[in-house]
Amino acid sequence: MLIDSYDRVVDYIRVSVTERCNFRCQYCMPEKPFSWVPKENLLSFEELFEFMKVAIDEGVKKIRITGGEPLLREDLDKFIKMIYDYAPDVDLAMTTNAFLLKGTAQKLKDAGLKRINVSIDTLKPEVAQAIAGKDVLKNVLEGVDEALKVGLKVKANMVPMKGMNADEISDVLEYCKARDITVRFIEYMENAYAKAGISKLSGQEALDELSKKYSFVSEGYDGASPAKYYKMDDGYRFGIIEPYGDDFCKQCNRIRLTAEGQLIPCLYFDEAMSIAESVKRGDIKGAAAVLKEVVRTKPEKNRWGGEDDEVSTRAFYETGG
Ligand SMILES: Nc1nc2c(ncn2[C@@H]2O[C@H](COP(=O)(O)OP(=O)(O)OP(=O)(O)O)[C@@H](O)[C@H]2O)c(=O)[nH]1
Ligand SMILES: C[S@@+](CC[C@H](N)C(=O)[O-])C[C@H]1O[C@@H](n2cnc3c(N)ncnc32)[C@H](O)[C@@H]1O
Ligand code: SF4
Ligand code: SF4
Repeated sequence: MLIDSYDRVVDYIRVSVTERCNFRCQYCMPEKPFSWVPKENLLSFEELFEFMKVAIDEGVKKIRITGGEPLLREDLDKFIKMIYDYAPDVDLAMTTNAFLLKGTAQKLKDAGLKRINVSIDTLKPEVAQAIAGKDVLKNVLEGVDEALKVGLKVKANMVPMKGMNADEISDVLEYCKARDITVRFIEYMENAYAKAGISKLSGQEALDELSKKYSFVSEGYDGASPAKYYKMDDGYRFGIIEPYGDDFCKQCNRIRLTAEGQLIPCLYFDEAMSIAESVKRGDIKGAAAVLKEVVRTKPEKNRWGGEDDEVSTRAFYETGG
């Protein structure tokens, strides 16, 4: 079992399989980065899988594939199948923009993927175009339909921005409720890569807005998730994620792996250790040692929103969110 120095059990790993993306979301990657990580620096799926085995053997029970846009990486279904065949009980999930999901959902489900979290920021084509930099809505919604059809469990993530899509939170909630999709409203996090001048709708503002229309009660955090959940009168649950907060850090269970093999102990901290050399050498013991060291150095909590009001210096598309 992986236990950090604050007695938290680390059993969740988020794996970014690429930093590339087919969207240019204003809050994440409004411009194409000056350079991508060269393809030869990416860990192959075989190398990543060697590390997944190490992590699973050490007690990891939840693996989330993310990016960039994970569906851009060829043969993703084969990677998922490798993990599934090794450990079918692992909670195997993916976070995606859904643009390519219509043609891939069945293959991913057959390979062993259990659930997906999809970014649904708007239901208006022109707003989707403004946020993502291209006309994406039709594909996204068809992707969601297909995922539901093939039996994947779906959650939705929305980042509400004032003057952009914030007026749509109840429409997105209704869309999700009608499909039994749990929606989480994520407070926009300032970061060095996002477009300047974005005005976030805070978690509290989202709750105030929703309370004009619905009545709901707080259910608090669900396990180790940073989402606080709320239950409406008809039983439907939605979530609010305030990533700047830190009261969820005391139950933090996660670490992150970038596509190049940097193992990151906390979303906030710049420190990371590479597993690339070990896995490329087939040095399983070495990879396990890096994993344990990263867990050991996991910080107690982030320091955003503190006195210094620090801003994230890591790109979301690099860490996978
Ligand atoms: N501060 C902080 N925010 C996080 C962390 N993990 C996820 N988030 C926020 O939650 C957003 C959505 O995360 P998802 O990729 O959907 O994953 P998840 O919330 O773990 O998903 P579930 O397993 O379905 O609960 C991220 O983009 C972040 O904004 C974390 O460890 N710390
Ligand atoms: C980096 S994306 C990667 C996966 C996939 N491309 C997607 O968009 O779902 C993962 C999550 O990060 C969130 N995200 C990206 N930039 C953010 C920001 N500045 N503030 C809050 N959430 C952000 C997205 O909304 C998404 O839910
Ligand atoms: S949030 Fe996801 S879809 Fe949007 S630019 Fe970032 S990685 Fe791409
Ligand atoms: S900010 Fe760091 S410590 Fe807090 S929940 Fe996220 S990864 Fe865990």
